[in-house]
Amino acid sequence: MASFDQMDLSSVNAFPVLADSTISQTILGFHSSVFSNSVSKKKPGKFDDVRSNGWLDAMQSSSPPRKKMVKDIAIELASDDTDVVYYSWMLKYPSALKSFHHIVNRAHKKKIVIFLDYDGTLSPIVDDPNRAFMSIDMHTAVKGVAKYFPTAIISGRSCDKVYELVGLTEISYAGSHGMDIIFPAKDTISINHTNYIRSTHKQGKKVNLFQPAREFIPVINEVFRILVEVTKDIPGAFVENHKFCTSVHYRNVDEKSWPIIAQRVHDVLKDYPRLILTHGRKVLEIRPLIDWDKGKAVEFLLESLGLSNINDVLPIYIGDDRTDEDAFKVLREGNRGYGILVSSVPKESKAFFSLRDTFEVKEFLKSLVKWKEQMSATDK
Ligand SMILES: O=P(O)(O)OC[C@H]1O[C@H](O[C@H]2O[C@H](CO)[C@@H](O)[C@H](O)[C@H]2O)[C@H](O)[C@@H](O)[C@@H]1O
Repeated sequence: MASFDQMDLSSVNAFPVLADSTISQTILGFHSSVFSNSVSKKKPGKFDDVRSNGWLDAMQSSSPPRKKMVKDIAIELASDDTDVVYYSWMLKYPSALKSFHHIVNRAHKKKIVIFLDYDGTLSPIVDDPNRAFMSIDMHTAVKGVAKYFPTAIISGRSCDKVYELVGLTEISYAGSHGMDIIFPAKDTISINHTNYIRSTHKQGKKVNLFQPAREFIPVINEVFRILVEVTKDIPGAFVENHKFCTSVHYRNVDEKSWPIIAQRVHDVLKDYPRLILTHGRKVLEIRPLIDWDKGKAVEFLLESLGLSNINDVLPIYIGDDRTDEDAFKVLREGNRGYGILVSSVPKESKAFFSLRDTFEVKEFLKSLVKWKEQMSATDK
């Protein structure tokens, strides 16, 4: 990996098309700096754009169905079938819990570094994004891990929001899909770039900030305001501003209105060619068209924390979403470490291992803490 001095940070501002991303993305029209009149509230039935560009298909497949309650024999059989498919899938993506010894054996004499996605990984997916809290047990597990291993949370949410939800000062955070990085200050770091700032955190601690999409803050604010306006009459629609990206949630929108919300977002974004749309779990994510993602954030953090030597370091990244695939890819392709996909349904992934849900994530983190404590005790 290149050092910071060697890293081509200028490319960050050159607006290249995101290369080889596994994320479904759409590059959109031309900018109009004013609150655009072209954002018409189209009548239902006129949704050709979002049908032909695949947005609707992506929306329909954007989140696994919640597990059915087993109420009668017919459903029980269906559920057994689902399990057979899941267990077959696990031959390719073995359980990280069952493979725990394999994982820690690979970490022999190496420093484990932990990267954690937030929604769907540390907190279960819930209807209200403002109520996606970690359980007390999960909080204890993350705190435990952070005590022994360098740890970072990498999320689509804003850094401030993730910090508010996690509340640990000893770890690093990368919000807005890696475009808002905050990590503990170290005197040894020398990054000479306008997007790098040394700052003082709310808690009074010195920190480093790296924000490769800083110049997009005004345009994200503008688009956020427009999206709030054009979706306000759609019951259940909810728009979030993450500072460097913005999200339009449709989890609580009647499925009949999905074409309406998709078309409205599409019409807004036609005017912003420097923004792209990606699909998350029942959410449309609008972000800057820059060559930066969660994978780049992982590389950046490893470098900046002095943990980029693959002979000494084993990074482990746990995540559930399409955006986490960029990080899995970085770890797999560099043969650097392990991606662990959190999923209760079979999915193609660049991860090596799987965990079924947030409960298993917590068990895995607790196992790491226990293993480290046992190792430290035997070393004495
Ligand atoms: O990268 P992540 O930490 O996984 O963040 C991705 C998005 O997570 C949040 O939305 C998702 O979780 C919500 C709460 O469970 C759920 O209601 C929503 O449907 C999911 O898409 C967050 O609100 C988004 O802004 C993030 O981009």
